[in-house]
Amino acid sequence: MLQIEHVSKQYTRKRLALNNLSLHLDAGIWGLIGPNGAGKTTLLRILATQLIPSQGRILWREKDIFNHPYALRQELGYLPQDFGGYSHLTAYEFVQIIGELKGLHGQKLKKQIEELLEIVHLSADAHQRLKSFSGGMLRRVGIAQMLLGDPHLLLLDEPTVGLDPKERVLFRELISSLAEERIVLISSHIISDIEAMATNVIVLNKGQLCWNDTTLALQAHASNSIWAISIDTQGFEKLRTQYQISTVVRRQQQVEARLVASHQPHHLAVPVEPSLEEAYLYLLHEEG
Ligand SMILES: Nc1ncnc2c1ncn2[C@@H]1O[C@H](COP(=O)(O)OP(=O)(O)OP(=O)(O)O)[C@@H](O)[C@H]1O
Repeated sequence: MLQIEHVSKQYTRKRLALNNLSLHLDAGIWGLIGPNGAGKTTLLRILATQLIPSQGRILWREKDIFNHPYALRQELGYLPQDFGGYSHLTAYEFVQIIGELKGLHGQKLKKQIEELLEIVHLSADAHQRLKSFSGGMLRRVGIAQMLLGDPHLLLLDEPTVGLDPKERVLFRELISSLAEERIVLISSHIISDIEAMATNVIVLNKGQLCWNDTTLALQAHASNSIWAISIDTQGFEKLRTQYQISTVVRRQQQVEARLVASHQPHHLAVPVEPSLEEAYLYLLHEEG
């Protein structure tokens, strides 16, 4: 459905924000992860037709998205990192404006707004101004506007920032229920959210693609590279200067830790199944 072919983006002369990126995305939930500055937001903004790449082309249903932006925009739901500037509007008015921009109107639009505000648990606050909303409530308004018009391409930039644990669980359930026949591309630093929702994962580093496969394949790639150890404080301090630590629990004089290493780091260390976060740390470790 979505083909990204040799896409590069250069903002300044210094370096490429995206470097010759090629990807083919079909229906499903895709996690987009990578360190700060890897190019995730740049990629999402290009896919949302907000930014033009310096090189390469992108096809949506085999049509170039920059020659035919409306073909894509009609099927697009985009949740940017923030949508400031609308704080004087109520939640209902904000979603209504976005609906009108998407070409919806009348009873059809009214019904959709009511249904979507209900789905994101904001019906009771529909006529409150956005400036009185918490970070989590604003995120939920963003989700409601994203879903207007039943889009087939959903782009979400850091969607769970500001959500409390209960809202995060609701959000994961909502996104998982949307997956069929849609491409859902979620950029996040919260790898446990990606692990809970996505079946595929794209890893960017310094503008380059360094992984594009299932989450399970990434975890399998890191098997035999994640180790658990229970060791005294002194031994742990020595290990920590040599290896990337993924988790640490201190219990009086003893430390329980998990770490990334391509060989057994200590005779007390035992191999364990990697979490997605640990598999990602291992991939970055391989990338140097
Ligand atoms: N408008 C801009 N002008 C110049 N450079 C930019 C601009 N936007 C982004 N960049 C640079 O492009 C690179 C990629 O930035 P981008 O925001 O896409 O990364 P990211 O992976 O989303 O980062 P983060 O995880 O911190 O949000 C970075 O080096 C950034 O400094």
